[in-house]
Amino acid sequence: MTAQEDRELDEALALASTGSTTAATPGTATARGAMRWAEARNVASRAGRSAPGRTLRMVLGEALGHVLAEPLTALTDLPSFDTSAMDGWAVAGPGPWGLRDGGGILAGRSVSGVLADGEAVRIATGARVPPGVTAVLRTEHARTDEAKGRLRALRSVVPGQDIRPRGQECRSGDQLLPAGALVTPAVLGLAAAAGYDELLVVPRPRVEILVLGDELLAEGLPHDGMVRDALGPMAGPWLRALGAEVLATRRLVDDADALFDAVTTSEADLVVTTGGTAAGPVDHVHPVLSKAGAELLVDGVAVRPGHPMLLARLASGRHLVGLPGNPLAAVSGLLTLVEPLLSTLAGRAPVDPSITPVRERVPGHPHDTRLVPVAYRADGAVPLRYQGPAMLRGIAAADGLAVIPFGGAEPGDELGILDLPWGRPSSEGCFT
Ligand SMILES: Nc1nc2c(c(=O)[nH]1)N[C@H]1C(S)=C(S)[C@@H](COP(=O)(O)OP(=O)(O)OC[C@H]3O[C@@H](n4cnc5c(N)ncnc54)[C@H](O)[C@@H]3O)O[C@H]1N2
Ligand code: MOO
Repeated sequence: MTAQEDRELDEALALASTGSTTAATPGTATARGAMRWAEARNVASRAGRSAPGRTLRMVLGEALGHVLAEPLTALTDLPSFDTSAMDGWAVAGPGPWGLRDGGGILAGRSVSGVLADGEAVRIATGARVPPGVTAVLRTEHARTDEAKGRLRALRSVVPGQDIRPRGQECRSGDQLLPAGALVTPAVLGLAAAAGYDELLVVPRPRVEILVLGDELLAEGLPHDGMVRDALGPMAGPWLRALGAEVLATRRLVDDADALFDAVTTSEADLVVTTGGTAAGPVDHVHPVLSKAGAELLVDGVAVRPGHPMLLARLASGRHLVGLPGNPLAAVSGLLTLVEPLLSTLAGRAPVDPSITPVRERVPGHPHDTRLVPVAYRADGAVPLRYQGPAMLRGIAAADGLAVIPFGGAEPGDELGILDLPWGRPSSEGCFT
């Protein structure tokens, strides 16, 4: 390991910069007693579950990406009539059969009359099977003698073959999906087939983002100790990918009164702040929460990076997540606190880490969980470089954050990976 990599690792482990729990400066999040990482995720899930729920009736086209607020119950039998599964002949009784006069039966046409024993009539896939029919004979398995008006089968005919009986998939009133299921394109199709025009859904939680820091520039190159705001452009899309409706991203100066007003007047279900979580001279998040009478549910998490992250319940019952200002620490907070909170606010189960072997050794923190950017390869996850708390270079190339237990991981160890919401094709984020 080069000296540079050594320093990078030190900072990623936050050993050199912030010390261990016992050595931390009084007044920092660590000194207040950081919560275990898994427990912090549980607290965030529970907070969302206990928040008052909203429901909305939406037309099918708008419901995509929302969550069902009630079970999807079939409004009809499916199929709703005995249906031909093939193009061919509807036959009654054993063959050979006499061809019935008149045209065949097409899909979407209602049929009249009963097919008498010994009769056959042309039928299309999807057409309603008339009463009296005992089987459908595929065109390619049949021979007709038009002159004699006769039809015979080229192979044996099993009663009921190629007929989809009414109610084969479900009967009216059957539960097709439970409340809490995500409305995917497939669910929209099923709902339409089962007779729905609208769905009762849990709307996306509304989020407002407050980006704090006098040192932040909205454009151009960093200069005179100022840095570009990296969290403003990232937080909104990230939250949307996690299923939120983002009402606004606002940049605030480091002013306690401005923050107090913004937090206490917000109409959002969740306020997300970035920066100002530590105990520096302009770190106003803790004092403002205290003045606003908020209850701190999580006040520091035993995770690197991101340990000053916090979760509070405001007097209004809404929630606030304080993300640390260091950009990778903010990502850690998004996946540790915001993801489970948003999932349960939206009526969904939080996303469990996927389990994947790691290809290389990953050093651990002595007593905190580490979250390390990794990329998936054919034979496992590879930890990426540039994983310091202030760096985004690793996470920008990553598929997820690996959860490294204290003590670290050896090659081949199975690790939990928090997939980035756009990382895997199966991710829910692509619908929101
Ligand atoms: N004495 C201590 N100091 C610090 C501790 C500690 O335990 N004791 N913890 C460190 C850790 S770890 C983190 S993380 C940060 C958290 O600080 P804040 O949440 O108060 O964030 P700021 O001080 O406002 O900013 C920290 C850092 O991040 C940069 N930043 C902030 N916002 C943005 C943004 N939108 N885009 C890009 N960069 C941003 C800011 O300029 C600072 O460099 O506290 C440590 N200190
Ligand atoms: O290292 Mo801090 O833990 O960046 O959040």
